Amino acid sequence: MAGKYTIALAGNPNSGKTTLFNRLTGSNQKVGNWPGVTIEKKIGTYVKPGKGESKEQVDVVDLPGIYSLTPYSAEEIITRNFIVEQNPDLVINIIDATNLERGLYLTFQLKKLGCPVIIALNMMDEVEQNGTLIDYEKLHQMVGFPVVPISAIEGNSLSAKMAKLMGSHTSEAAKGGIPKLIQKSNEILDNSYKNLPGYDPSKSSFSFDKTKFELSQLKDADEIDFDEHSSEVYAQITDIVAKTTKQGERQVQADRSKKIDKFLTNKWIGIPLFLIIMYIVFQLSFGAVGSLFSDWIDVFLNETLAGFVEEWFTSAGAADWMLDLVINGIIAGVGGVLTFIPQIVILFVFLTLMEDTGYMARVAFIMDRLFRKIGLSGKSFIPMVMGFGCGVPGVMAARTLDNEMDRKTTIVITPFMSCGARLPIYGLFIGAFFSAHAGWIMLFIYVLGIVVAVFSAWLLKKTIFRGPMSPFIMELPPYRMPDLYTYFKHIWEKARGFIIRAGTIIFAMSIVIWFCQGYNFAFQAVEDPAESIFGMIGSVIAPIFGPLGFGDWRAADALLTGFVAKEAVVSVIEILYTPAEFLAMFTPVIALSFMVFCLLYLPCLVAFVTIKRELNSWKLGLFAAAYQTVIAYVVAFIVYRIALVVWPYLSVYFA
Ligand SMILES: Nc1nc2c(ncn2[C@@H]2O[C@H](COP(=O)(O)OP(=O)(O)OP(=O)(O)O)[C@@H](O)[C@H]2O)c(=O)[nH]1
Ligand SMILES: [Mg+2]
Repeated sequence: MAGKYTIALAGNPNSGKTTLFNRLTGSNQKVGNWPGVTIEKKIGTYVKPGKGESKEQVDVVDLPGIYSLTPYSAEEIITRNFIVEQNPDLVINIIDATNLERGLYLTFQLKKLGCPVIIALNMMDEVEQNGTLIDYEKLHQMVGFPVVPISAIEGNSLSAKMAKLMGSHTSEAAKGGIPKLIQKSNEILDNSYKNLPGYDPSKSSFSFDKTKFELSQLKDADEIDFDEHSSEVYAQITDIVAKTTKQGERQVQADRSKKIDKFLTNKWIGIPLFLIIMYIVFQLSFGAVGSLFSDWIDVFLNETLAGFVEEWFTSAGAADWMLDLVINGIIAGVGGVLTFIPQIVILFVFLTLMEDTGYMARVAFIMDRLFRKIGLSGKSFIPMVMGFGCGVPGVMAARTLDNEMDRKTTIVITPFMSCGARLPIYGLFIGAFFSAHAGWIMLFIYVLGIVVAVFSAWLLKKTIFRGPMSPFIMELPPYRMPDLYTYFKHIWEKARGFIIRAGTIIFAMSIVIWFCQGYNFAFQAVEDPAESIFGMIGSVIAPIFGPLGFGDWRAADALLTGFVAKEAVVSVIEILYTPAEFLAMFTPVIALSFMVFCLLYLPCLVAFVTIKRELNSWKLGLFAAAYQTVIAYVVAFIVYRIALVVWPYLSVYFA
């Protein structure tokens, strides 16, 4: 590690560790309003403000949430091992102050372990709204660790407050200057308490030396029975909470959440409301608004930029093939993908909002009723929701499931959730065939993904991943306004990631695609693209897709290339088809069948590697890929056949 000291953030799930981590280190790790968002340790660098010598680098480590040091699931073990094996110089124990009682159990275990701890009492803004008073001084004395009230979403003042504390503790501790450390902590804590409601100046000066706070050596974790005497610890905690907090009259977040949940998680209207919300979101992102911006980008790339390049190349006397490569290869391939930035950004503006407010956790809760019927826990829905962004973190999020069979099942079904990289494919076909009804088609695609996932879960749990059912223990967080800083940063990162992919992997692939459709295996330019490398390969595979309506060599190549990156499907289509050929090949019905196949067939290379790794078996990894592809084929076939019959009636409406 690069920094001088290492500080670990540890605490219960959903207590705000990652929010604090992002603020301190300027990182952009995923934050969400449900337990179990972080599943891997993340290291960031925090530079303690100051001049010259006093400017120090500190490594801050964000860890998955835990309730105790006797962990169950894979990601909890990461946290435990980091704390007991890596001996961080300081552990910042983040506690959700609205739920002090639950948070303190871990604190007592950290104390048992003997590591240096500062308690960051987070969510103080909510505590204040409720009118709850906490006696920090007493809490500090009863627990034995310094207590710093914070709001991780607070911004700059927060960073300064934490900086002082972290800085003083780590550097002083390293110098062995315990007395100085104590004095300094006192000053800082006094100052930070002064501004809080309920602060009593007559009691202001407390000192660390009275408590037993000291930076003792870590004990050997293997020799500690952490849960020994746990009922006494619980009694002690209850006592501490009773003596240090005075519950406010109001329960703002809880009451508000209860009111909202009367509707949103209602047994009858919960699912219909979810569908309506999704429809509106899709209509907004893929309907008129998104396509307006898309058209601008399209005109800019394919007319302004392409025109400029053509003029420039011609006047510079560039070879024909170069002009062709740039315009029909790179601009068509990369541009075809970039055009859909607006749709993707708008969609993620809403999806992230749904995650951050706590609504997605509710959807998991609603889904639990359904999932339980098929023997899977609603907890599986959280990785699936993450799969809407990208299958890779989605598949990894399955680690939060401690039931092995549930975890494996979830890994195999998560790629059925439509990921961000597939969006350009839908954008392309919706733009061409369904522009007035984007919302319906997108809803159909997404819901179909969920339905296939649920069906697959049922099938897998009945057959190869048979196992006992585990209860759903996810706690519903209160509804929260998203932290705007993290929110916008997240959206920006999504857009940036998409542009970077277009500029790197899709750029490279566009050149390869252009080559494969213009040259044969002897590397000679061909007149007829059907004789090109792609023509040869594509026409061998194409007949397989005949029954699905798109038995065309170009479509086959698009699907093949999509294994490297899903956006490349769009690049291939843009490069290989002229607009006239495209319209001659695809009809709305075939387009639908093609979209369904793209939704379900084997995910991209990175996702495949992740699935294989998480399943820890080549056999299961390959099984998953084969299963996904077979399912894609069967479902696309069914959709195609039904659509052929139904479309004549629907087309009146969709025209
Ligand atoms: N009101 C309020 N909300 C906060 C505060 N800190 C964090 N949050 C919100 O609490 C939720 C959880 O935050 P995270 O940072 O993801 O929590 P975490 O501890 O990393 O959670 P896991 O990774 O699941 O263990 C998010 O919706 C945050 O916006 C705070 O001080 N006040
Ligand atoms: Mg986190």
